[in-house]
Amino acid sequence: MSDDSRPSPTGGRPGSPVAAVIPAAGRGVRLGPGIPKALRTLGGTPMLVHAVRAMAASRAVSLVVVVAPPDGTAEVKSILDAHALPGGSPGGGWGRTDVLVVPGGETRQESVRLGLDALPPGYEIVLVHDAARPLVPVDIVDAVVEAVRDGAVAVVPALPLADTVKQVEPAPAGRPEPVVATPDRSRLRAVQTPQGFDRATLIRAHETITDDVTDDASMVERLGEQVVAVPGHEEAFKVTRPLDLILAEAVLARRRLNDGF
Ligand SMILES: Nc1ccn([C@@H]2O[C@H](COP(=O)(O)OP(=O)(O)OP(=O)(O)O)[C@@H](O)[C@H]2O)c(=O)n1
Ligand SMILES: C[C@](O)(CO)[C@H](O)COP(=O)(O)O
Repeated sequence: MSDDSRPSPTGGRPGSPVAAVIPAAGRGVRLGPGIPKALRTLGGTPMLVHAVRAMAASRAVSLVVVVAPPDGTAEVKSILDAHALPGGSPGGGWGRTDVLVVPGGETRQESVRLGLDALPPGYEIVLVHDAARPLVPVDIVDAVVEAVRDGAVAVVPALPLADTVKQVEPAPAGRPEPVVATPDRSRLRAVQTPQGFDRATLIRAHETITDDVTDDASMVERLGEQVVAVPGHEEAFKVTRPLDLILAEAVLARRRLNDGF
């Protein structure tokens, strides 16, 4: 073990190798009919490729495990090969980052678990990042890694809410829903990915929590472990509905204009 990877006296994980699991096996029902969401293009490039590039852009991330639609592993491999840098060039493929592809499951939770199962030993820190958040800036990836390296067992990037939030009672379809509470918005956050974890804690969470949850950090919360939030970024939004795709195209076009290509 090098000095850099030894646990710090404060319980941190400085220098630990980082792997990212990218669940990309969803259909994208809310986006509308078509090919699986992760394979839809943004600026002519599949969303998944943007997401892999976003993880590989971080100097910390040395392995990406892509969790593909169960019947689409071969297609995903060939898409990734087609977008990798030429193998012979310096930093070919994905630069310093290796990429593995495994088949996913019925739910996001199952897909993430299948990605975790494929992780080789030696990666103490694991990021879980939605393929559906293709435009996350690398600074957010690095901030999440840094917080885990500093000792947090689970880290989420999060943003304050712009809207007032109401809690409602369910009502029959087509009937107005009774409002029962207005939570204090200043203490609420909208949570993004990549979420970062101590690997052992994340695996324990996936082994322990079997009912449906919408993110990995909430599974860790259910273990009674402390999850912490760091600032997220507006451009890390999830492409969920058709309007999100229009917004993502606009953000990408602005980036390309600013970068001069
Ligand atoms: N069985 C599933 C379901 C979702 N995901 C992934 O989890 C991420 C977040 O999920 P979401 O945005 O809800 O994607 P979909 O499930 O594809 O969307 P929808 O609910 O609209 O079908 C996506 O990258 C998606 O590909 C996955 O890997 N396996
Ligand atoms: C993980 C997540 O992106 C954090 O905001 C979100 O919970 C995924 O939810 P979805 O309903 O699967 O899109």
